[in-house]
Amino acid sequence: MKNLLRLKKYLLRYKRKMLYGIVCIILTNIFAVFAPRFIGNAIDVLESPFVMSDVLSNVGLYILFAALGSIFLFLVRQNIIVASRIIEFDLKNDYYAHLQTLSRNFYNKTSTGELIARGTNDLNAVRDFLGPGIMYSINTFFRLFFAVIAMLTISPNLTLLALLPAPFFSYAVYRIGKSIQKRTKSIQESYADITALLQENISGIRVIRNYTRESHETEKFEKINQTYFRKNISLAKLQALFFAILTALLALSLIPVIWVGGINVVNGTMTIGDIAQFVIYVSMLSWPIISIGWVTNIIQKASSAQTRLNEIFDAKPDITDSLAMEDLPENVRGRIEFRDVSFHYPGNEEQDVLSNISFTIEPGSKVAIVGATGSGKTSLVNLIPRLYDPQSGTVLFDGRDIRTIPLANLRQHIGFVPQTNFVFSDTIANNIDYGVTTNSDHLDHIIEASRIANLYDDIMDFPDGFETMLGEKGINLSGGQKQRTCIARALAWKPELLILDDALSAVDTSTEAGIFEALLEKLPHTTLLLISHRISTVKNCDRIIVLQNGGIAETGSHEELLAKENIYAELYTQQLLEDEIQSIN
Ligand SMILES: Nc1ncnc2c1ncn2[C@@H]1O[C@H](COP(=O)(O)OP(=O)(O)OP(=O)(O)O)[C@@H](O)[C@H]1O
Repeated sequence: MKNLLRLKKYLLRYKRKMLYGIVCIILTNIFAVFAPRFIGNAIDVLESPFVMSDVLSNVGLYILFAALGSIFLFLVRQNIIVASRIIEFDLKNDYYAHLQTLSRNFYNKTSTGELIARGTNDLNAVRDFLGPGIMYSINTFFRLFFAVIAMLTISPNLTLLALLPAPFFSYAVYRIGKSIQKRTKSIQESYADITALLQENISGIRVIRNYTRESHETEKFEKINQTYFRKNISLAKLQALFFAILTALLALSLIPVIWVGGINVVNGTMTIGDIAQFVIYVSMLSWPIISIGWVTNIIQKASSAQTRLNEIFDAKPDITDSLAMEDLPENVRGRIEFRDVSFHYPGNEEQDVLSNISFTIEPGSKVAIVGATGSGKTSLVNLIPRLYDPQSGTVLFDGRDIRTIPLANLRQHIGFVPQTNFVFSDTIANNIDYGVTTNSDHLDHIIEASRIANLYDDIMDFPDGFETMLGEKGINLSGGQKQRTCIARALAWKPELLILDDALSAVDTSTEAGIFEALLEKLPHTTLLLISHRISTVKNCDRIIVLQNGGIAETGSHEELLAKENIYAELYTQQLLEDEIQSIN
């Protein structure tokens, strides 16, 4: 329960709406509980001497009170349910904004499905507590309070008799509610399985087709869909039973009231109007009594949902701005220096991915990093925009320890194209323009970027040019076009340092060479850090750093490294051989 205290700040933010809602709950209950009195009176005045105007005035008053009760009930929902929706809106925004602050390591440990479930199912459970949960709890209290007073004024004995089964009702609803909840949870899990399978299969449709696994995947889907269906049917059966039992129990609970009440009427201690009123009160109390059990379930569900949400909200970004931060000066140059940097991934202390790395890259120079797969190339470049921080040593940008530069300011000067490219389901123009915040030379900007990335002609061939909509994950682009879109995006950012992590692997050698030439010609002052497995590209760089097992094995220009006749020279000979074999074939 104390997990729910985290919601205090949201409730306080909308306290006025909540308080209006509570006042309206009190008023709706006063009118609703008073209204049956006029029904009782109307029945009692039917006895002789019968006066029509008395009946009509009581009926009129009943209609008035019932109408006022309904108006305030409307206002209750307008305030409390609306406030709960506004809080849900705030919570969702806060959740999303918080996720944006969390570091790479958090996403390594937490699955996407889990984060989506927190932001949907768990947030809905919390919203159920804030809206119906709070509303029905307060309503039950006041409904019981006013109705029991009204019943006591008619007959204390009959009141006791009428309320006797109430705890049993609440408990029954609580127990059955628990079973319903269990089945609902299981349905949600099945639903998550369906969503996950659908998402994966639609994303991987090309692989499925290539391996002709369509019928296998359809069978797999049918199986989990069958489970989902069975669980839904089982829930529907339980709910049907639940409502049938409740209605029967409520009807049964009226029997002793009418029985004993009837005897009282015969004895002359009660009127028929009193009995009518009583029957209305008992029916009126049925839902609030039932809702005690229902609300208890809502609160329990919200409490565990909030615990899971709190875990996410409490997760702190590993990489943050510290207090002693200062923006880079105006004329950023893009100089990089690694001073004795060692790094291992969080939670993997025994295995140093990078050890004692030191090098300098002067502004405007074009440097390549090569090395066998798993040698630490990506890990090394990830340290520059601070996707991770090294455990020892220092990374400097323009001579400043990057930990003293505000994150946003540092990243603003780095164009980073990661190994796994990503494009949004948006127009190609918006994809290229993604990071650009000023609109002054909007179009020139993206045209220039797409030209350097050797993408312009491809875009012009699309029917809608720059306005061509890209499908999910750029499904309507070729692998090379997708990579070049990501490069164009980084270029449109006009960075002083451009990092390309194997970002040209899907384009042919001559396109790659064309892009490289354009980079040299158009961006002479931009520092380029290029990871590539292709010697044909890296050989044109000013300097090549060869990584081996997380350490720098050798460094120098293409010619210098060939002369060393070591790892790079071997790699070069191997690729020459491969090219020769390919040309023979
Ligand atoms: N998030 C991670 N958590 C733990 N270990 C990781 C993580 N990412 C990479 N590694 C490990 O770090 C080592 C270096 O990986 P890295 O991706 O830097 O290599 P790479 O040289 O870029 O390889 P490739 O050429 O295949 O892209 C590998 O042993 C890899 O298994």
